[in-house]
Amino acid sequence: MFITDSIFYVGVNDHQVDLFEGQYDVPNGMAYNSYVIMDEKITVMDTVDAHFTEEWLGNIAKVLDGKKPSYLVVQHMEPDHAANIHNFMKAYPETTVVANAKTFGMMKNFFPDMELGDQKLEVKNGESLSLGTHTLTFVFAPMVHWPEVMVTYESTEKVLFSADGFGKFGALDVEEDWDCEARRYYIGIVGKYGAPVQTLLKKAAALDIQIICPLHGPVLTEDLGHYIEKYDIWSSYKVESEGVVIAYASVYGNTKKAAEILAQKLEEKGCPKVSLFDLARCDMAEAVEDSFRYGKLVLASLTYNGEAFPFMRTFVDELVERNYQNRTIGIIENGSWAPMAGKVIKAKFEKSKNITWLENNCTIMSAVKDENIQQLEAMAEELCK
Ligand SMILES: Cc1cc2nc3c(=O)[nH]c(=O)nc-3n(C[C@H](O)[C@H](O)[C@H](O)COP(=O)(O)O)c2cc1C
Repeated sequence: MFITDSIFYVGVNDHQVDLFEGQYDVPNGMAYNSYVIMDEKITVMDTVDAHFTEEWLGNIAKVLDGKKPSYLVVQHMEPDHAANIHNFMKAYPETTVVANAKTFGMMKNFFPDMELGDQKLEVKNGESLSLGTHTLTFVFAPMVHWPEVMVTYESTEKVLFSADGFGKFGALDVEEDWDCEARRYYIGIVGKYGAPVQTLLKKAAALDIQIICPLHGPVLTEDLGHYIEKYDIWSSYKVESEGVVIAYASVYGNTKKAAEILAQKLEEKGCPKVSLFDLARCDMAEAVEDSFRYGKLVLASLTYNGEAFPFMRTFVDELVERNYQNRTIGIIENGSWAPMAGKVIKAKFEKSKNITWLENNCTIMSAVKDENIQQLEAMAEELCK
């Protein structure tokens, strides 16, 4: 597949993966992207997941058409991209591996039996490498989302090889909206690292970029401002859309009922979006994604052994560890003798920045009663203000 006259796509689609990175549902599969730049010095950009060695090497062989590659650039050592470095070197033993010092350190640990000898080109941040017509400049992007990550700018055709940046869930043979699955990917996998992403965006702003070639998801060729704007919003933890997320955990249905009553009240009051999640049954990554997308969140949980219910605890941990901030949160708690869920949930956000707590909350003693309906009404009023 052509990206330009001299840059080719040689990645693969994965429809077998059950959970990406061990936890993310990927109903439309996953793509592991890799590229070949044809020039005097033919260069392969990254490898693919371990399950696709033959397909990937076959894709490369077709593009090379008997020629030999000079360089393999390794931008990121995570195995979904780097698993085939040794296999590639066995197939093309005269290639030089191009990477930074941290990457070479990790490579030794992943491939203890691989001897590169002098076929190593260690690059520094900002260093350039001429391939003939094309010139690659390596821009380090530490903690987006591993420490060794670098992105690569090709200045002749104005292509940014963006590593995991601008990636998304979903294989490339399935048509789907970019924003949703890119957001779920970003918030889930990179969400914690907003500050390093902001640093990278500032570096990228100085470059004239016409094409973005990420390691997952489609190659981006049009309307690049849209994708960059999304990344700016997500990495600065700004509210992307107006709306309320209600995430609940309920065993016997009473807390669930309160959550549903609140959702109905919000909709009746014209709230632009209400997103309701049963944390025990939903894809939690979607609940996390929406919590970062919208500005307001209601957490509803029964009290369980003096704590919040386990799925609620996990959910709040998922938010806090991704630097959840700049949002309004309300609480619905339930208990049959000493409701505590609200108190323990609040404590978990102690170190979170710029959280506004709703003044109106709802405490249920077992079943939803009139006084609770009034509390929910007051919550809906305040959330719609
Ligand atoms: C295993 C277990 C532990 C519980 N621990 C507490 C508790 O520590 N304090 C309390 O007030 N209620 C506790 N409860 C009671 C529930 O919080 C209460 O029945 C609540 O109304 C259930 O809400 P639900 O209908 O949404 O599941 C516990 C219930 C279960 C099943």
